Amino acid sequence: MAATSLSSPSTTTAAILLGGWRRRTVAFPFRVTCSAAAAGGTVVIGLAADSGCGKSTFMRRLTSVLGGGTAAAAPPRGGEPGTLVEGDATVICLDDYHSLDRAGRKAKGVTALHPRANDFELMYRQVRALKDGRAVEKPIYNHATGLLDPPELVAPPRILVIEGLHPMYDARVRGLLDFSIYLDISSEIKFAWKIQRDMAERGHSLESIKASIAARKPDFDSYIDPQKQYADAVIEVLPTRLIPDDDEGEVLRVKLIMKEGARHFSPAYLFDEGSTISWIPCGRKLSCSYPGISFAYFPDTYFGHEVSVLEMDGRFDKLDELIYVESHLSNLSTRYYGEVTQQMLKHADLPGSNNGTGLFQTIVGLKIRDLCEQIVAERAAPPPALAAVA
Ligand SMILES: Nc1ncnc2c1ncn2[C@@H]1O[C@H](COP(=O)(O)OP(=O)(O)OP(=O)(O)O)[C@@H](O)[C@H]1O
Ligand SMILES: O=C(CO)[C@H](O)[C@H](O)COP(=O)(O)O
Repeated sequence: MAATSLSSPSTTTAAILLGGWRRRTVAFPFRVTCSAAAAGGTVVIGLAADSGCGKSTFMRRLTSVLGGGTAAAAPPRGGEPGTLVEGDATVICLDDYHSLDRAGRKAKGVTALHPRANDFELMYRQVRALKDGRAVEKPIYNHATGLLDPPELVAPPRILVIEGLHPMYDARVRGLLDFSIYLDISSEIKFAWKIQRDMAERGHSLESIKASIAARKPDFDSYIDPQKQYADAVIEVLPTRLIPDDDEGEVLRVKLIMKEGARHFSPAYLFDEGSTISWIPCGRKLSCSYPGISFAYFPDTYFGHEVSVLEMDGRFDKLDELIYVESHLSNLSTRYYGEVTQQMLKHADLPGSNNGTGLFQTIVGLKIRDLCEQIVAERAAPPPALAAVA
């Protein structure tokens, strides 16, 4: 199996490797002024979710916020294996650390979600190496063949995003994360999204999708879902409360659960920090058709941690009117007035752009950009003694 390489990065390029449209090269001009070598290490972000829960969609919003141009928003071409390199951030899909290929899992009777099907030792060693500024020979799991392809060289980037099933499962890997996010999609919504994608894009039958979801459920409950307790931010997607007994799943209630006290991260808020707010913004400045829109903001506890929660139920009719909502939100880590609305308009074609999933993914992306800048500035600052001499 591939070992970490001791070679230094000879390039300022990086990899973008995005779930459903994995492994296509995208230009990623990155404006945050940090360099892995100069600033003393890579910032590592973990994004966890089950398959089909919107990781790729989130990554497209995140890379756009971090500085990815139009290429990051381009439609998928997908298919070809191999981490692709260009830009200043690297996104590694943790499927590449499957230690059992498709046939191996079948023979042993385990799903890809089971720890036995994944090499956490290698994952830890390689993320550690990248964080320390050393290139690695990362394995590649090929979803087209179900086999492990020959490894590829990955250079340490300025920001490393590890996305997939288990970024927070192994305590050692978890300890390397500077920030972590969990996408918590309720089972009925996940089912609807998976059916829509796997039938339309992957040619699976309804029965086979149902069987696959049922087969994965025990391992999902044991090994994937518990990771949310470690996340600094959780985006929870639930059925709406605005339509009684809704079974269409078109209107969503979305919660952004933000941990208090996480380093370099301070939660966004609505109107008044720390208060409890319920807000129906529909009226003169925001058009709302049935069933309307409601927002909430409140303190809560989540797995014993103090958190702040922003909640949105409903969907926007006119995306440009989102500026009205944005102007009532604070601590968004935007660089200019209206940046959230601008990002949402830029990616209006992405799923969830008219509801809380897109809005909260965009806000988390902005918070990550801010966090990276803070960490880089901190690491680049001279030690106090040297600063005093200077
Ligand atoms: N916010 C959303 N609203 C509606 N549908 C969504 C949303 N996010 C994702 N989807 C749908 O869910 C499906 C899976 O999304 P995506 O490819 O982003 O997930 P993923 O976690 O990367 O999946 P995988 O790991 O299997 O590649 C897509 O068909 C997408 O259209
Ligand atoms: O949960 C998954 C993460 O994307 C996949 O099912 C896992 O990676 C196995 O992939 P495949 O079904 O293509 O062999």
